[in-house]
Amino acid sequence: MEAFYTIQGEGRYQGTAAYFIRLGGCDVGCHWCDVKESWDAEAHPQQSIEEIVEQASKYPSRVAVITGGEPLMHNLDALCEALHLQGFRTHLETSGAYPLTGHWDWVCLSPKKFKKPLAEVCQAADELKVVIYNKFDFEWAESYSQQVGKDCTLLLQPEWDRTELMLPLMISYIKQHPQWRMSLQMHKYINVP
Ligand SMILES: C[S@@+](CC[C@H](N)C(=O)[O-])C[C@H]1O[C@@H](n2cnc3c(N)ncnc32)[C@H](O)[C@@H]1O
Ligand SMILES: Nc1nc2[nH]cc(C(=O)O)c2c(=O)[nH]1
Ligand code: SF4
Ligand SMILES: [Mg+2]
Repeated sequence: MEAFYTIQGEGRYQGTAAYFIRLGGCDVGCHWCDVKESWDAEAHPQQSIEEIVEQASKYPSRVAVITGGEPLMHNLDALCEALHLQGFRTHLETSGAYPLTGHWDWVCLSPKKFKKPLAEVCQAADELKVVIYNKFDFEWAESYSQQVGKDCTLLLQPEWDRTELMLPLMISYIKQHPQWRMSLQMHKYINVP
């Protein structure tokens, strides 16, 4: 759909310069999704892997973040291989709703109620990033913390439009349950893509 060089705004790599590759297509249907224009894969031009990697290589960071849409709707083996050949680390942003393809240096799993993640993606997650939309989402987040590996970083991220409402609950929850960390969408505060 698009690719851009920016600062990773979320998760453990927040603040790190990275090349983002946003793949079109998603059928998960989160009503609060902040990139609904990504859902229809057909609405975006196709690009070859060679073109994508050539563009990415023009920038100094060797972190590539593959996002979407739901990137796992595509087979990502060849893209990851091409990025690795050029010295990139490959980072994935996924809902986990489709089988894992590609070789990953970092997997961010953000599970969704609308289409549940597969066990294999839960097992592969390096970070679990749960979007908090309402007060019931804390218990739901806990249920996924049981399904990821023991070294997985646990993150709570407020749904952007509900930040003001959810932040006080999140602060108090994290103080009580310090295994969780806060993830804020930094890029939206500092106005970068
Ligand atoms: C747009 S999604 C694309 C990748 C994949 N489909 C997924 O959901 O993980 C990238 C990240 O943004 C998060 N996200 C999307 N809309 C959001 C919103 N309104 N507020 C907070 N986080 C949001 C998702 O949960 C996910 O972690
Ligand atoms: N700067 C920036 N950081 C991000 N981290 C995850 C994003 C995503 O949409 O997957 C994202 C994004 O869209 N922009
Ligand atoms: S899974 Fe990701 S891209 Fe798809 S609707 Fe949900 S937040 Fe948006
Ligand atoms: Mg985003």
